[in-house]
Amino acid sequence: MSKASKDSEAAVDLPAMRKRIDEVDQQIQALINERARFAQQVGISKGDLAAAVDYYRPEREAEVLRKVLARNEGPLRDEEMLRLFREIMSACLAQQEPLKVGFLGPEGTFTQAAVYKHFGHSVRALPFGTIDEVFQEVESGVADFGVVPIENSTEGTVNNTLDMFLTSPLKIGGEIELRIEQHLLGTMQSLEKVERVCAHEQALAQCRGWLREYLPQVELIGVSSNAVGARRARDESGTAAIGSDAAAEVYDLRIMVNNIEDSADNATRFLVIGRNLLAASGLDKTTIMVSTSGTAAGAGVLHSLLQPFATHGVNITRIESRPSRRRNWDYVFFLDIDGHAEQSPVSEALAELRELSSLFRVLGAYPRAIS
Ligand SMILES: O=C(O)C(=O)C[C@]1(C(=O)O)C=C[C@@H](O)C=C1
Repeated sequence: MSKASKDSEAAVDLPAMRKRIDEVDQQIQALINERARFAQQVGISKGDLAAAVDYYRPEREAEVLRKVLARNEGPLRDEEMLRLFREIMSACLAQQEPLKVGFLGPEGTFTQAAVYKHFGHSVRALPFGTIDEVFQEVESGVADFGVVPIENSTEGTVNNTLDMFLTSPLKIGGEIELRIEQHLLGTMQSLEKVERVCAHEQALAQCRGWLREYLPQVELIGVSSNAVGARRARDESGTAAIGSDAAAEVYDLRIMVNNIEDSADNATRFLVIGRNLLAASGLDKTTIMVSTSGTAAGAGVLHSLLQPFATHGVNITRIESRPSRRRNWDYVFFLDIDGHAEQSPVSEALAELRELSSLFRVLGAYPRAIS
């Protein structure tokens, strides 16, 4: 032991300090159970409902977490404090029955990490093979909610997810932002032993610069998810993968090189999809899908669509266009706007927009991501 740490240990009375910790733990535990009893009372007041999903109130959870953030004075970081409170609420809700949350699997994907970040660990996370399957299983009721990627800060939109809304009746019930840390994973002892790297195309793209510099000769193979790549790295000699700490653990791989992503603030945004529209939480975002084909087609289409937002002072934070799949060169626009669809001034802007459009759907109004 270094002299400095010996000195600081001598400066605190260790047994006394641990006794204080024990006392605080006892109070925390009693308070958590008191909270759980209150949550149970709230649950009972909601009536004799069918399933956990009927007790879940994401707008209230967002409000609770914003209060946690506002009063946090440290030393624990905001992120840690949020995580603890999310877990407490997750456990309180699971007293009824755990929520079932479908995600783009298999085990160990970033999407699974996003599920736990948003819902806590007291849920049943159900892995599905494709984004389409996640939508189907939420629609059929096998899962209460689904979590799918929507955009990456370096690679842009996940078109597959956006396109699902063209036909799916599901609603957006939340967004999750996750910092993406990509590591090179494998069983080999050195980089020279790597013959190929298997990972999802997005992960390969996010690490393009690093791969070009350190593994210029190796074959890069795009697979359906990083977890599939990790499984191959576990089972094949000469194959390495790209993935998270969780994937390294699940597939029993060594982290050969940490943080090989080209951009240090690489993040992915995920959407929570469910069957119902949510009530306002006080700090919300609305996503709509709109098209004017057949009404105001041609020059000025986009301008006419945006006019109602300008008139009512509503802030648009994102616009994406996708082929409508009805006819060639016909587009559907996806807009994210600040505020809740059912509250003024958003409701007025949307009423005007609805008049101008041939296709109009509120895909969801949900609490803004709380990091
Ligand atoms: O406030 C409620 O409606 C509750 O059911 C309580 C509680 C909580 O633990 O704070 C639990 C689950 C809900 O998703 C939201 C909040």
